[in-house]
Parts: sequence; C-alpha cells; structure tokens
Amino acid sequence: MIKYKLISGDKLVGHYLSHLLTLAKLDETRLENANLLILVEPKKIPPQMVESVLSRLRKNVKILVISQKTPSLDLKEKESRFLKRPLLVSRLISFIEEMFSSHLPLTREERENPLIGKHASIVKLRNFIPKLASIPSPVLLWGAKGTGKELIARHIQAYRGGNFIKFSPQNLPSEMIEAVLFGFAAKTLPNIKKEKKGLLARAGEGVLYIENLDYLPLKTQIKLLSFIESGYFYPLGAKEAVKSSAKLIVSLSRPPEEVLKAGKIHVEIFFRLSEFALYLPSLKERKIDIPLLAQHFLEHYAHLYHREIFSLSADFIEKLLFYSWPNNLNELQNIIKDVVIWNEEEALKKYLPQGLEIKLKFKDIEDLLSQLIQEEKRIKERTVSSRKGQVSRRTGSR
Ligand SMILES: Nc1ncnc2c1ncn2[C@@H]1O[C@H](COP(=O)(O)OP(=O)(O)OP(=O)(O)O)[C@@H](O)[C@H]1O
Repeated sequence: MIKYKLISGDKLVGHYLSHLLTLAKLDETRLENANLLILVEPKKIPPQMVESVLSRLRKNVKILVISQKTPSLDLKEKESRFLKRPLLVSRLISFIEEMFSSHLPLTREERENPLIGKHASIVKLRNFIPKLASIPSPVLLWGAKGTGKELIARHIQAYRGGNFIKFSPQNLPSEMIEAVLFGFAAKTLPNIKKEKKGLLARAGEGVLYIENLDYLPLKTQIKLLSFIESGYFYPLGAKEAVKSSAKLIVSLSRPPEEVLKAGKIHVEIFFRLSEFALYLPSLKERKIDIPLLAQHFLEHYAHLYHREIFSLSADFIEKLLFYSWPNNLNELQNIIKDVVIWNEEEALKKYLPQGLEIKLKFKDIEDLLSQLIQEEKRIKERTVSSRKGQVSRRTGSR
C-alpha cells in the first residue's frame, strides 16, 4: 500500500498534485507513516525544512522529486526519482507504479483525461461513475455547454468497456437521423444492396452518447424508448428486431423541464430518463474548481506545445475567479492555451475584454467564501476522522 507525504514549494501546484493523487486513489499520511515522500519544486522549500524532513524519514522511504528543472538536491543516497513537470496524471501514475512495481487500477480515461474538481457535485458524480457504468439504465446528463457532459459519458464508457460512439443529430436532416442511428436492411434504399449497421449496433456493449437529445425528432425518441424498454430495435426496412446491449447516454444543454415544455422531448422518454438525470453545474457555480482546472490546462498545454511552465499570477487567477464564464470549461481551456502560447496579458485581452474591468460583485465574493469555508470544513473533518482512526487502531478500541 502506497502512503505518501507531500511537501511543496509552490502552493497551487502542491494543491493540484494532491488532487491528482486523490484521483489516483492514493491517500496522504503523516511523515512518520509514509513510504513515499513527494517533494514538489524543492528549490522553493526552505533548505532547513527539506533537511529536517529527510532526517525524520523512516527507512526504505522512496522519494519522488517533481520540478520544472532538475533540482540539485543532496538526498544522501536515498532511493529517489525525478519527474519533470508538466504534471500529467498518466505520467505520474506510471512513474509511481514503476517505483513500487504496483498497479494502480485507473481506467485509461481517468489517466489521460481526468475529471478535475473538488466541488461537492463533481466529487459526487465522480464517485457515482463506476455504479452508473455497471447498470443498464440510460443516463441523462444536463448542463450548459462546455460543463463536461461528454467527458463524464467517456468516463462511464471507460468503466464499462466497449466502444464509445457519439452522435450529434443537430445538423442532420431528420430523414437521415433514423438511418444513421438504427441502420437499414439491404435493398431498403435504391442503389443500396447491402445492409448497413447503425450507430446503436456499432456501440456494441459500450456506450452510445447522443448529444442534445432535443434535436432528435419525437418519433425517433419513441423508437429509442422502445429500445430502452426492450433492448431490441428495428433497422429501417428490417422485419426482425436486433438486440443491443449498448448503454444509452444522452445530453441536454437546457433544463429538461424547459425542453419538455417546449415540446422538444417526448413525455415518456422524459420520465424514463428522469431516473438517472445528472446535472453538471456551470463553472460560475463551482468557482472553487477554477484554480485547479486552470493549473490542469496549463500543465496539459505546456506538455502539448513543449513549453516551459510557469506559475499563473495571483492577479490573473483572481480575474478568472470573478469572470462569469458563459462558455464554461471550453472558454477556460482556450484562455489558458493562449497563456501558454503567448502570456497572461494577451490572453486576457483576447478572451476577457470585459474581464479587465470586472467589478467584483458582493454576491460572487460571498459565494466563493462560503464554498471555501465548506471545503476547509470537509478537509478538517477528514483529518479529524482519520486521526480518530489512528487513535483507535493504536489503542485497539472500536
Ligand atoms: N471536470 C473536468 N476536468 C477536466 N477537464 C474537463 C472537465 N470537464 C470538462 N473538461 C474539458 O472541458 C472541455 C469541454 O467539456 P465537454 O466537451 O465534455 O463538455 P460538454 O458539456 O459536453 O460540452 P458541449 O455541450 O459543448 O458538447 C473538454 O475538453 C473536456 O475535456
């Protein structure tokens, strides 16, 4: 079992890294109990502190040093490895696996495109994903554009296995939609001699993700409902039904009730989907995640464009916190990409013209503070309960 202690010379990077380790299902412990010490940007840690930590280490503790540049550290022949930033979950995990010759069971999606976020709604969703993947019921993901609906669908598929097929009916003529979804039998259309499989069949045992269900004609929604209820569907022109074990995940960018009122979703499928309807909050509603997500995109683009990484300024993060993010994570991703390519100032000019003169609204500050207080409370509770666990283990009490 890997138990780590993390000490960082950069607060935000340390915070981000400990989040990645939580996603990798590793727990932080006290120095005395750790078998892995992680030093992040050690040049920024006071040397006396590093020395004191090293002198208090148990025997056989492995050390992982993470930094932008190779640090010159005297680790006194301790078993140590160096990992150069940017930090990517996939690299981090394989590094730790290699150090401990262990296998940390994460799906490929969790390693390559982790679901970042400490906001309660995201934590809840993340924990719910394996369960959602294991049941056949359809799932409705709703939330504004760019809130992570497709990413969640991909995480569900990663737990489930099989194919991930995405379908966007938005720009397709309605007469083609059913042919694409359900396929058709041979000779159904002139010049078509062979049958053609639709997306539902191609999804196999995996996931068929239909984006913006409200663009699907109501009569097609009814056919989809019949598949949900029976597990069978009819390709166009076919006399026999075809079985499919694909899991259906659909998305809406507007509240489902609003879509129902507008007559864009059939009432029966609406009720069927309500069983597992999950809301993805906008970035404005989970500002607490903005610094973590910004750091995540920074490391991602620095890796992609082979750029040196740097720390985002406090002033810049403050601007991000008080912006309203109409396009959610897509917008955050784009602005950070420009920070990596150009710099903070250029990125702000291009993406947040109004961001430069944002007036801090009292409501925003209040929201943010209450989120931070709650987060702190949760961390304290977790620390207290894990200390209680240690005490009862030491005393043998239950
Ligand atoms: N929690 C998250 N952690 C890390 N990256 C995220 C997270 N949520 C979303 N992203 C990234 O943000 C971008 C937008 O997410 P995604 O495409 O899943 O949103 P969406 O709700 O499906 O958007 P749309 O409605 O426009 O299709 C993607 O690049 C995705 O990888």
